[in-house]
Amino acid sequence: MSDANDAPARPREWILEPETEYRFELDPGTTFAIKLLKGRAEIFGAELVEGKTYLFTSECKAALYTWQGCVIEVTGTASTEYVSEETPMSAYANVHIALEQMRVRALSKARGSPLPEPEKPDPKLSEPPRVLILGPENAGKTSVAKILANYAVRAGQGWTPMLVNVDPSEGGWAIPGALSATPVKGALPTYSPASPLGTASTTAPLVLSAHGHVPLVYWYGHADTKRNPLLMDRLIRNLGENVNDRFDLDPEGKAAGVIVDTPASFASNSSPPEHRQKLIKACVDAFRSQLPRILLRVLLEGSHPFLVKAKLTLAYPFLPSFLNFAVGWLCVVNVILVVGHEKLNVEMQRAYGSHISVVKIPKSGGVVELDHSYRERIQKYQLHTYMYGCAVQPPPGVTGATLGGEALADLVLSPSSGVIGFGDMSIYRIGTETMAPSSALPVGAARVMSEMQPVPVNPAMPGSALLNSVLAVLAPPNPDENERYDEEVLDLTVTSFVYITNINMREKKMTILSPNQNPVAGKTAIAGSFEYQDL
Ligand SMILES: Nc1ncnc2c1ncn2[C@@H]1O[C@H](COP(=O)(O)OP(=O)(O)OP(=O)(O)O)[C@@H](O)[C@H]1O
Repeated sequence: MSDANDAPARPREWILEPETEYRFELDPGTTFAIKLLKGRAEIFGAELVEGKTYLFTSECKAALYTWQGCVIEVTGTASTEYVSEETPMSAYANVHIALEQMRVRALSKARGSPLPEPEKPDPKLSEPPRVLILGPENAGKTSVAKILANYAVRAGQGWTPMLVNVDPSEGGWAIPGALSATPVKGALPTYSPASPLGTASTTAPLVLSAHGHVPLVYWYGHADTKRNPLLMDRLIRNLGENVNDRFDLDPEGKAAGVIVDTPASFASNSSPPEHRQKLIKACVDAFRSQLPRILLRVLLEGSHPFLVKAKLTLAYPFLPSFLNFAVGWLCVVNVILVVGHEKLNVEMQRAYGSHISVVKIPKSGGVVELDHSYRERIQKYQLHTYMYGCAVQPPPGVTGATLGGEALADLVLSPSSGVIGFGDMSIYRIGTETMAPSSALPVGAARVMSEMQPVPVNPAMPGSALLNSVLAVLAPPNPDENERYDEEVLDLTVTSFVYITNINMREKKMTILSPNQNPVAGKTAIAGSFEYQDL
């Protein structure tokens, strides 16, 4: 990608007063450069280094904020650029300070040290912060999540907050359709909406793995949470399960807490209220200790795959006292941040206010209204970036620039293309493609196929719709046959994604584009509704 005009672009200087921000939006195909000449500045909480040039691409929209004032130099063409003196950054910083106090207390408690203040604090404030961010479309939820994670990392206490992204339209560190979580060890840069939460470890030179995140990924496979809410619910709980397992081994990571970024459908009036409430509840429940959760599901639903795994014995006689105990554990998310939505704030106060701190925070006036076609383009960039990385030409005349702090060459990837037989990989879809939600069925009608049923897909069958499909390749199932269960593929994490770029019906073979040369033969994969075609 390069700017149409190859003559060196003239750099422009902006002098920013304290507590102001420079906002910019890029058109398709343009690259933009910002250099901090003097002072201190940050982009969604990630500090810029003075004298270093940062590039932005793929229709990036962002803001550079300064607490003390600064001078920046920008090169390239932005479709919109202006400075705003009205920002909600002080409110966000106050939230960060409150979360920081919770972290410090939680760590003191975990280490058995005296709590920082002499008076007995509210026990809720000695818990690690487990923050759920809710808000309607284009409220700035992801930006708030990034700011809070970046501030925690910058606090200098060695925190590694767990950032969880359950917005399948955004894709987090993977591709759209994925739900992911990662402990944030370094600043999350902003440079392209194709990598909204910074760079994940890739197949590029090893040097990158020092900065890239290694996320835990589950595959939902669709952009819309309403498409299969049961699956969403289960994957959110699986993520929570894994995060809690990790916390059991890492008390300091646990003290740093969890920040969960949610999709707009959790808050939008266009979603049925029961859909929203169920998924919010799944998030609220998910991030807590594992044993009470398993027991609770066993007792309330009568079955759970982990029952098979753990071979738990039911303790029905103890139900009443257990439920009391479980209610205590249900308060697992302990802070709900509602971004700029009065009605949702009231709704959350009513539902959770008695045991969770529900806080309304202002929406930034800078948040851009992203329309449907923009989101579709970003998803395409993301699918392309996953395989090929991010090849960017700096604006003419700009040298020595970095992309989110990485050298440009380190973000260019070389996928591998290989041919496998139809039977070499077990491919599934979850439920059926054309399935309407259960709530849309006539009263009394039962669904023949469960929304959670893994359905094998045979590439040889006409109408398999696998050409150009994006597949999530899963971690191996349990090697012990006795521990297996029907829906096990739903609970397996994703190891990589591959795209089917060609199907040869005559030879019963398909061409697979893969980020590395690891063989996919013998693996299990799930298809969703995303397709990839070269840009
Ligand atoms: N202060 C700001 N100035 C300029 N752009 C901003 C600002 N805050 C956020 N943005 C941009 O606005 C867009 C939407 O913001 P963001 O993704 O944080 O919102 P969201 O509520 O998470 O969106 P979604 O509707 O996908 O849930 C993004 O491109 C983001 O980079």
